[in-house]
Amino acid sequence: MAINTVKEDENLETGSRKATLLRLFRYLLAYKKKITFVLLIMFCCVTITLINPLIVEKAIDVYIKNKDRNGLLQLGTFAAIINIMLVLFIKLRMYIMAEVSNKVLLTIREELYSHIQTLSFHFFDSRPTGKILARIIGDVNSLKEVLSNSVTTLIPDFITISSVVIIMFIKNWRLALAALSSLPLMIIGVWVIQKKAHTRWQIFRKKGSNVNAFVHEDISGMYIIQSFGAEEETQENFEQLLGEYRESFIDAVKFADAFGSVIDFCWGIGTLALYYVGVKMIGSDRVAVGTLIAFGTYISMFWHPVLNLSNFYNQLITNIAGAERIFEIMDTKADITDDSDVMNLPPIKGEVEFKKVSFEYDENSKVLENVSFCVKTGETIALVGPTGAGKSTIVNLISRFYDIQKGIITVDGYDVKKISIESLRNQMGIMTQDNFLFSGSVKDNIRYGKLDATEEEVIKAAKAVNAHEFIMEMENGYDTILKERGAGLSVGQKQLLAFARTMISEPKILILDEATSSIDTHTELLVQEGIETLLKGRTSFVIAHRLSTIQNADRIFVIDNGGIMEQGSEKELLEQKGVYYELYMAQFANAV
Ligand SMILES: Nc1ncnc2c1ncn2[C@@H]1O[C@H](COP(=O)(O)OP(=O)(O)OP(=O)(O)O)[C@@H](O)[C@H]1O
Repeated sequence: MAINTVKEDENLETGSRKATLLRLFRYLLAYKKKITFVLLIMFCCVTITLINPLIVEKAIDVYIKNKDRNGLLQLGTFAAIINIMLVLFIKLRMYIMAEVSNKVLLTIREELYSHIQTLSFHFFDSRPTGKILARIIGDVNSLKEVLSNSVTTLIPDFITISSVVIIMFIKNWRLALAALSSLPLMIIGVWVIQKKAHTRWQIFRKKGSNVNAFVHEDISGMYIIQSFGAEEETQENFEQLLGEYRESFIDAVKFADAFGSVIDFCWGIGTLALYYVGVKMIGSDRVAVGTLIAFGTYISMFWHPVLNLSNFYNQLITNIAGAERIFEIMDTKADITDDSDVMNLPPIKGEVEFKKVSFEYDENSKVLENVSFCVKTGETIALVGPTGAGKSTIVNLISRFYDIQKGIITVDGYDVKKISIESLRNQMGIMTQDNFLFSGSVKDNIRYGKLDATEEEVIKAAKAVNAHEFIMEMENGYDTILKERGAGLSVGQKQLLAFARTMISEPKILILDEATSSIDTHTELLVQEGIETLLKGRTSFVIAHRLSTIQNADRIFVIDNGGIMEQGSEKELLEQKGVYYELYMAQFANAV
């Protein structure tokens, strides 16, 4: 059962924000040397910025007062040199940090992607693909600025602020107190705003994810939308989701803008207080004009980084939601995993046994109850039964796509839970009705079944299942590039290519969910022959829709009511006049 659909907001389980941030910034540790270098550069930048007001103070209170032209010229040259260095340092810092943050994003994306590959069907059943995509692409991208600014803003701005405060207090503590008098007001304001902003940014990300999932699902199902003329309705749904997305943004951004306003307000009050106290003190001769001007610069130098920090904090609040969503997936445990003591399944013959197997996808909705059967090497089993009876479930359990709650499933006597998943699936060939093909050449699609297959092996497999003939008729034969999902090929052609892909992997156990769509008689014949070739010499489970497949099977399992209702050859089952007989009469009697 899906935990959420494209229109529902995801239910996000997150840890503490501090832990999320620490975890995110830990990725930067891999670039310690570069970051130390950037910090050194930043330290030089901060020093130069702090020296600038002292230069102005000295120029006014010493050289201009004493009319010392030479001294003023020397001081001016010195100021020009260090400020050119400042510009170069800033460029270098930006370049290095852009490189570091991009590498970190790459690492996070790789980790996320490889973790997603380990997750079981349960995970994919529970959420739309578009929402997973949103996390791999959008959420990861949203961390870029945070990562780079954490080094270039956070640390240097803290250093600047503390240095400015120390210098101000050393120079004149009364002016310093006046300049910083609005600080408590700012702290309270920022704290209140961030509390409200974080939840709103979380909602914004969820709404974005909904839009992503909707578009993804819509484009995948465009054929159905257009054939049912449902464009208008989908458009309306899309606009509704976009509306929610826009509103959540406006809601969140209101608070984001409030950060800047609070800082500006407090900055203004601080400046007013400074000049009020400063001008009074000039009268009493306790403050030189140059010192008050220098304080005017210091107060900007104090509030500028505070503004930067608040912007950074705002960015953090905005994007931490992205980090939370990424880490939530990374922390999702793969429920179908190898135990620590599993062994590799040796080359098998292909015997499959279910011993009192019970299974449910969700609690209290049993799909299989106490199912037992033994299939001998090389046997072909046709699984038939009403829709939703559990045919696909049985074959999915053999490949261990889900774990059973009770009983044992063995392959050649090995419990599937006690052998490595990879060694089990490597010896199985699975063909779904979908016959999923990837964008790429025909050759590469067939090679997917055996990555190191030679050209000859590819052609041999294609010939064996009757795919060679139509491949050679294509524009570039085996090098013809297929579109996504094999768009442009007929259903039968897709099937034949999928057969070739399975053939080349030479599985000992074959699972085939026969396609139901009807195809032209010539291709149908090719497909039937293809299936026969595939089945030869392997243990096969076919979710059978073709009468010919059912008739050629060694045994037929009739699945219903959580178990195998009948089993035997077609002749035996027809003679029994039970469930299969009824099914046969309903589905095939007219076709014979
Ligand atoms: N991923 C899933 N999560 C929850 N329930 C599921 C899932 N897949 C199947 N089911 C349920 O399990 C039952 C058996 O489904 P299954 O797909 O095995 O039936 P089937 O016999 O293969 O049907 P069909 O012939 O229509 O493909 C159904 O009631 C179905 O709704």
